[in-house]
Amino acid sequence: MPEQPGRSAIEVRGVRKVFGTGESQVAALDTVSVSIRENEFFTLLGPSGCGKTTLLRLIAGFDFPSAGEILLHGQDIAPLPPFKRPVNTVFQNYALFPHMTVAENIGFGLEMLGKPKAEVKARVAEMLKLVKMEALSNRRTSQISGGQQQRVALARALAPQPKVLLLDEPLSALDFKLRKEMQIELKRLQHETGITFIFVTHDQEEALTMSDRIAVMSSGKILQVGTPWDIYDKPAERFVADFIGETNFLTAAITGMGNGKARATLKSGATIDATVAEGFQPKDNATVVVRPEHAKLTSGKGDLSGTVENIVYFGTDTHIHVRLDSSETFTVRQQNTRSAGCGFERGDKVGISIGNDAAQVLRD
Ligand SMILES: Nc1ncnc2c1ncn2[C@@H]1O[C@H](COP(=O)(O)OP(=O)(O)OP(=O)(O)O)[C@@H](O)[C@H]1O
Repeated sequence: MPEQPGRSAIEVRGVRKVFGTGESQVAALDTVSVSIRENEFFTLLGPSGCGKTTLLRLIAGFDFPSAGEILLHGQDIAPLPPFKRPVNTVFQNYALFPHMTVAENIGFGLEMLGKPKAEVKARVAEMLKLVKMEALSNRRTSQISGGQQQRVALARALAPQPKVLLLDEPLSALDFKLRKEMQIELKRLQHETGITFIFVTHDQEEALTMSDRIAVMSSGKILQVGTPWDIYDKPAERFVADFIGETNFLTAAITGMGNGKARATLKSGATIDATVAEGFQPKDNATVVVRPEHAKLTSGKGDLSGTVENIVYFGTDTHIHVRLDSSETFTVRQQNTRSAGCGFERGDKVGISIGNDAAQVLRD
């Protein structure tokens, strides 16, 4: 039975993790706080080395925080060793036993917990059905494909009915098509079991398509927590806007504020009204960001003007790179239609119109 959404499953409070001593000290986590809800698909997203795996390992109990605490359903889990925590992990390399069958792998954890044989059998059957692996239950895991191994690893981790499932880049070993399939499969499993999933990835597209909420991390800190829409459309700072999707950055001076918008004067002298991120303090210099799909090319005058430098066809859309008169670069993304090309050529003098609410001012 899925648990009520909204209540906190995992509460990370002021957690620091320092590795090494003296000069070689690394703060893998620099005072991180986050609340992850019950029945949530929550993703830790960030570049390599930002501290994602370290946070997972602390929640799993494989390592201890240097400071701060981690609560599970309101209780400090510090005294509990990993096997006593109602938390399970799916590792990147699956960590299956190759000499055991699919069913034996799935039942292994339950047997270690001393569950009665009949219960193990019933639960293994349920898990085989959940991950659609009934037909291969007697195959050794060394004799099944990567995608099938992934399903077995998931079934094994879900079998003891953990409250929280930790997934450390579980799809990274799969090819593109299988990866897409497993993304949908993981979403289905999370929905059907109602277990809180904490998923680690450095792939922004994967995070956007799968998550209820995302925490964007950089250098041991959480920079922003929000829904995929929040993170993409209302990035709190430059790093988030840059890491998630493609963005145009324009240097601007703030020459006025009002109605939650800032009047930004661009290098070209043009002014545009841009929304401001929460907590923005007006100062002389700022960066205006505009997503490429929120701008339009015109052959007449726009908010910006420049020359087409490059046109890149992507099948579903076309990216048109423009060198602005201010010498900055700007990309416009146009949806392709069946009947026509993008309508512009290299060297064309063009205008760029920026839609209402498309521009946002960020703190640097
Ligand atoms: N056992 C350790 N000893 C020393 N430094 C460590 C240890 N584990 C992690 N680190 C350092 O802590 C930082 C965070 O590492 P972590 O593995 O959490 O990053 P990550 O975001 O998961 O990266 P990746 O995506 O590459 O797995 C890195 O600078 C890493 O080198």
